Amino acid sequence: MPLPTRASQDLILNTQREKLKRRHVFKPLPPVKVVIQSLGRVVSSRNMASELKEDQAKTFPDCIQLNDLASETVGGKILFATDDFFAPAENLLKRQAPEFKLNVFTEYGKWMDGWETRRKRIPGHDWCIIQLGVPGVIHGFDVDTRFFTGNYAPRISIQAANLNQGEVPTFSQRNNKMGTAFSEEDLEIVNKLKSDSWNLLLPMVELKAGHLETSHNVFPVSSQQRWTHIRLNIYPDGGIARLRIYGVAQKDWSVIGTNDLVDLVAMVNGGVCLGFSNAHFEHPRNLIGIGRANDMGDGWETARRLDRPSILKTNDKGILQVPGCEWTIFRLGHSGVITFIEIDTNHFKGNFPDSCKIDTCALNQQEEKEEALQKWSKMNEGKWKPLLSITKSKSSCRDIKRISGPINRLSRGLFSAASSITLYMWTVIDLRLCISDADFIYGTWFTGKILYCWCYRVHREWPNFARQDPEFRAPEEGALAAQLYAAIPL
Ligand SMILES: NC(=O)NC(NC(N)=O)C(=O)[O-]
Repeated sequence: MPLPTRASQDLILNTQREKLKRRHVFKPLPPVKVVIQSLGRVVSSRNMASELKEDQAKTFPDCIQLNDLASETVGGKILFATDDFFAPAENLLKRQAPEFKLNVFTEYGKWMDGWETRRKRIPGHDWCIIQLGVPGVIHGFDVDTRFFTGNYAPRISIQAANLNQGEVPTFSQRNNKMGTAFSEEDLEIVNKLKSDSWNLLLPMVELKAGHLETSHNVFPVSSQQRWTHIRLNIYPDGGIARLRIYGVAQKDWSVIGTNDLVDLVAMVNGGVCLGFSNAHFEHPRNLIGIGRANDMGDGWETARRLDRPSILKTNDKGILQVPGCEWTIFRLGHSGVITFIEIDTNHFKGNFPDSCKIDTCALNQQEEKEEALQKWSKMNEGKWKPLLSITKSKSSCRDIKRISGPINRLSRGLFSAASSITLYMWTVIDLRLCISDADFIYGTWFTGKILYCWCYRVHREWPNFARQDPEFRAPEEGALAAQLYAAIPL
């Protein structure tokens, strides 16, 4: 089959985007245990679903909706690869979807956007070691062979380990590894990890070639443990464009003090998207990634709704009067008292949402499951309480809101349950929103109890970064936390 040209690929992609599903709610996740481990970093990932045909996306398991724990954007790293002859293993972790460049060759061969080893002429098989950017529970893999057609790796297996920092030896800088294989020195270092005996998360499976319809090789896994490192084995050699490792972060909540300000929904803290109405351009999980968005592709961006009125009207508060809205639901990584929300429409200038609102809800696991099975259609039936009433959004702007009033004083009852939050975007003229930065939560923590609630992105180095950030104003920090803490009956 001839390789498609760039122009024809764009055409196919655009056609597929047009057909993208409008609403997605995925099956409830299994309970996430809070494991006492060291703090990881953060996650965001691209919307793989947006590359797929509607019916194709439907056939993929829900794990592809979770956070990519290995993306370079959250600190995922290649520590070692047996061979990087045609293309270095670092490409596996790139955020962007793979590209194909017709007639582009390097001094080693055809330029390929992925990890591609040479045709092996010695015993054994190729493998590499990946350090996750965010340690967590892995729910599945997408092994994307895109554009590797006559040269894809025919079989893989995946092993995993949960390592303390002290157990990981220092590897030499990989720099540009193209045209090379491992050195004796690298081998000596990697042997210390004894990775060939790590837990087998995915036994040997066959891959399909990197044609558009077959390139996403998705494998759900059911391990409930926390992992920090992955060994990807390819048999015997070949190329893979991207490896997405989908899961939920696990954070050590025992190190969080009752006066600490923490972003409860940040992916790095265990936040996870449970469903959404539309992810036409970008997935809402981007809202809970790390730092401010790099560009519009790093936010949540829906399609313009076709049911928007031909002639728009606003009410006396300037809010557009339109039917319906787009929504997304997040489960928080831990319970807490929400005192700050940050809504950041960074990079969204001609397409920021007219307004948004936020509701919260306390749900136990069973209730969460039921709500998800009913596609969150019961959101307006009593359980959900407003956290932020309908509020006008601004163009490319970081907006921090302090939440006050009874909603903050969560009763103990709430803490014995799980809760979820919905974010409504009341705008129909243009439903693109990038909410991309820290939600400032003055948290009160109840280790061992998980309340799923809401908030936004976390800064790298949280909370120190935020406290040094001149734009950040957290009034009465210590006093506020103590007061709220006192207000919660124990
Ligand atoms: N045309 C190719 O892709 N050839 C080889 N790969 C690269 N990247 O040149 C190969 O067969 O492995």
